[in-house]
Amino acid sequence: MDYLQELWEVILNRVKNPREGSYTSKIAMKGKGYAARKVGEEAVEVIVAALEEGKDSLVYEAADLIYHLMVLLAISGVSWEEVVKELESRARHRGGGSAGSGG
Ligand SMILES: N=c1c2ncn([C@@H]3O[C@H](COP(=O)(O)OP(=O)(O)OP(=O)(O)O)[C@@H](O)[C@H]3O)c2ncn1[C@@H]1O[C@H](COP(=O)(O)O)[C@@H](O)[C@H]1O
Repeated sequence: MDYLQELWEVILNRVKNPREGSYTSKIAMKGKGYAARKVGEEAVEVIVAALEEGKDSLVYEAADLIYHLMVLLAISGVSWEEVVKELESRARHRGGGSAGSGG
């Protein structure tokens, strides 16, 4: 299992079975509006890191964004698998393989 799938399962579990001391459970208890705002904040931090800070900062902020996006998906009843399937279906419709030209 890849790490993103593993992380998704932990996040889903923390949302469904709130646990004391869990940051994920804390966000879930604050609700979807709060989780959505966190995604917005983290997205802005990714933009600032990409445009004004170094690579290390971009890696750090990108990880925060992916985590918070997963939390919002879990709270919204959308699964990580559905998002991955959507991406895979786009690749199929474009006739591309899993390795693009990049860019
Ligand atoms: N990957 C993450 C992860 N990435 C980022 N964060 C948290 O996201 C927050 C982002 O920082 P901010 O400064 O924006 O937020 P903050 O000021 O701490 O919090 P707010 O009061 O603004 O909500 C930090 O508190 C980080 O600890 C994460 N918290 C948890 N995980 C993983 O999620 C899983 C479940 O963790 P728990 O829910 O804590 O059990 C575990 O595998 C963790 O490693």
